[in-house]
Amino acid sequence: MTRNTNGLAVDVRGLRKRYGDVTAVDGLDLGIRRGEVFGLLGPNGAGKTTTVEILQGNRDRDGGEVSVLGTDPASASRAWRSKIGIVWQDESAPAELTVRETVRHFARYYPRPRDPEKVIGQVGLQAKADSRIKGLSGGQRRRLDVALGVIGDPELLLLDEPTTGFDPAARRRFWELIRSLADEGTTILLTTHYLEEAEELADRLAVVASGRVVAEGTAAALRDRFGSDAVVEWTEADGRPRRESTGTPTRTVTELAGRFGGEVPGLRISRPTLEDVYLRLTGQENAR
Ligand SMILES: Nc1ncnc2c1ncn2[C@@H]1O[C@H](COP(=O)(O)OP(=O)(O)OP(=O)(O)O)[C@@H](O)[C@H]1O
Repeated sequence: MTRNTNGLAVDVRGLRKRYGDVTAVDGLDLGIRRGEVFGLLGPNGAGKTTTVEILQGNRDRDGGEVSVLGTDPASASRAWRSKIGIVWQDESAPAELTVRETVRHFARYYPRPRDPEKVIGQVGLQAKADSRIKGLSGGQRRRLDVALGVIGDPELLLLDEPTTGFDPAARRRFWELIRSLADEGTTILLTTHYLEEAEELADRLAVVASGRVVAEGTAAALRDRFGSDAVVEWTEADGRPRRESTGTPTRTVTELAGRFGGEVPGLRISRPTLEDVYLRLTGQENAR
């Protein structure tokens, strides 16, 4: 079934999913524009993986409307599947094959695959191209999973915690890959627990808690809307440290500069971070 969703790559309304007594997704709404990188954040058990699995067509839903690239994933065709890139958590690639053999093998499933050598390079596995999968480390294995997710040159890439287990250099390389895919017009949805990653990559974010979206927007908009006051810190002439929470830090600093006749000793201004906002929205602000 195909329906018009106003140019949205992903259009989800009132999504519901229960596992027995557990309500995993509880009326979730989501709209992802074509060409956008969208980040899904939320605490453990919030319903992110369940949502992504439903979008991939790998899990039934109990209610709500879902359209992915104009199609309901519950009745999706093979042609639709070839337009979606999925990074599996537990990829079942044959352990005896090498990285190169595996990536080439998966490329054959798609009508217009990317160049396997280029993709192996983009995930930083050139040096391991001739190694067997069973000899890869956990992080290298995960990088191979990402390679298999993008090899079909998908229109939409659905990534569930793609960089878990990556070392810092591999994570940065992955970010470059995501940016280059986004530059080429790929729509990308990723879930992550790394707020820095979400801020770095996502054009827009949604925070999910208890199976529904509690806030949505750019990182800057979320900080503005849900962030607390800025904190201005300085040192008084007698050496005492001072600290003031304020919604108008520029005014505070201007007043201080006037009072000190120029430079304010020990001046520091901190704005609420995305992490502060996230913890607040998910009711975990006392976790710090
Ligand atoms: N196959 C399943 N059978 C039963 N309950 C499940 C199943 N999968 C998930 N759940 C439950 O549904 C809820 C949502 O789980 P889900 O994996 O979607 O959350 P998540 O946001 O992806 O969490 P995490 O950040 O830990 O990956 C949780 O309470 C989880 O225990």
